[in-house]
Amino acid sequence: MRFLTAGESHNKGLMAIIEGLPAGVKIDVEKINTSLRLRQGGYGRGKRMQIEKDKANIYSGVRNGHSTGGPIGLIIENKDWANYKENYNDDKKMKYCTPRPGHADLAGMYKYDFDNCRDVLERASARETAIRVAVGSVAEQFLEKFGILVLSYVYSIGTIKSNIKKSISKAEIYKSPVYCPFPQQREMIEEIEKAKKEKETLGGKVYTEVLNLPPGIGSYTQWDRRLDSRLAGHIMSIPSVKGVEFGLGFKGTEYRGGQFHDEIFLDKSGKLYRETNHAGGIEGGMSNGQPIYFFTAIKPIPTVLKGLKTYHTETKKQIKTEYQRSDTAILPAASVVISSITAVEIAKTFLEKFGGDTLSEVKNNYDYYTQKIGRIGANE
Ligand SMILES: Cc1cc2nc3c(=O)[nH]c(=O)nc-3n(C[C@H](O)[C@H](O)[C@H](O)COP(=O)(O)O)c2cc1C
Ligand SMILES: C=C(O[C@@H]1CC(C(=O)O)=C[C@@H](OP(=O)(O)O)[C@H]1O)C(=O)O
Repeated sequence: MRFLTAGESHNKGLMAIIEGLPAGVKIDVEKINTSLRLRQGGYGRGKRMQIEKDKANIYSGVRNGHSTGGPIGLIIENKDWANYKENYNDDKKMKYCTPRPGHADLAGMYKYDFDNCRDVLERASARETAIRVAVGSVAEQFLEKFGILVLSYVYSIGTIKSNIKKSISKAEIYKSPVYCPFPQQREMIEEIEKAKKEKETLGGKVYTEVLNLPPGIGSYTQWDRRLDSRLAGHIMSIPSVKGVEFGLGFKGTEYRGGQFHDEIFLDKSGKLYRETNHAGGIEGGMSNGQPIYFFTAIKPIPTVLKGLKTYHTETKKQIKTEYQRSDTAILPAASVVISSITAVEIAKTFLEKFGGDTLSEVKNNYDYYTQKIGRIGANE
């Protein structure tokens, strides 16, 4: 399975083509729209999210609510296009001459030989993550058939840290305005309000889990097939992401080998089990049958309303970035993007192991393997 996206932030909209999803997978557009709504939401978002009402249009590859095996075309319209369309192709009115620190603006201008940042910022914008969430929802609907679940929630915003509890439900996560199902959510909201008043922005960390993935997804046989490298690469592609830590992560460097590694035990019935999961569910580039878990670090939003020093591309003078609407913290939105992108990469690696042209073929392959290694079969 693979996909590409196209689209800009204030142009007509966003699109994706997904290729390689087997035929016969039930695709519910309302599930896609629920994920899109969650990505738009969460405490800390700015005025743009009051304009957009993201909805997916399925253009191809689905008939009678099921995938046909052909490419799935998805489109999301930008409502803000209505406010931009008169000027969008007017070079003078759309000029953006103060490259923003923390954005693609400056290097993008050099690279593509632009005299202002407009064409850079339109495509580099995290608006693109909307269509990736739509792709992620399709992947999640496929993974559901095998009981595989990806969950992400906000672990910290700025210096306010919460807790970690394994296998929390999506309902509990999304009940919270900051998608953090712990009492610290109140302090997080206060922290966002404080930053907003001080014309500042915040970053933080997201916690993610992948549940019920059988062992052996990904491979040690070639460097680019390792599951941890593939997941990390995809998560790092999300604008603002600065790091991904599996299991104990950097903290694990302080452990000795005897404490760190998850010993393998045999119970009385001959079943293998582990008492710890410091590896985060991945050993040797493959899932090991334990839950996969990792943290993602998100930098603070670069549009700082009190301004950051930059230069003017025409006057060549030192200046501060100009005021513009912006999000204050996007941890909740990022948590939705992270779980969606994780689902896509898990679905891809899963299909590399069990792939077939139809869902039944994939189920047969999955059942054969999981029964052989002594796990439960696929859900009907
Ligand atoms: C969902 C989401 C919304 C964002 N909203 C804003 C925003 O309103 N203003 C802003 O300056 N950056 C925003 N960003 C962050 C920028 O897109 C990001 O910092 C920039 O693309 C450069 O990131 P990079 O250096 O990691 O590529 C947002 C990021 C995400 C994931
Ligand atoms: C549009 C989205 O996020 C945008 C991402 C973004 C950026 O610079 O990355 C800047 C802001 O857009 P605007 O400049 O139009 O106010 C965010 O609202 C979205 O998440 O759908």
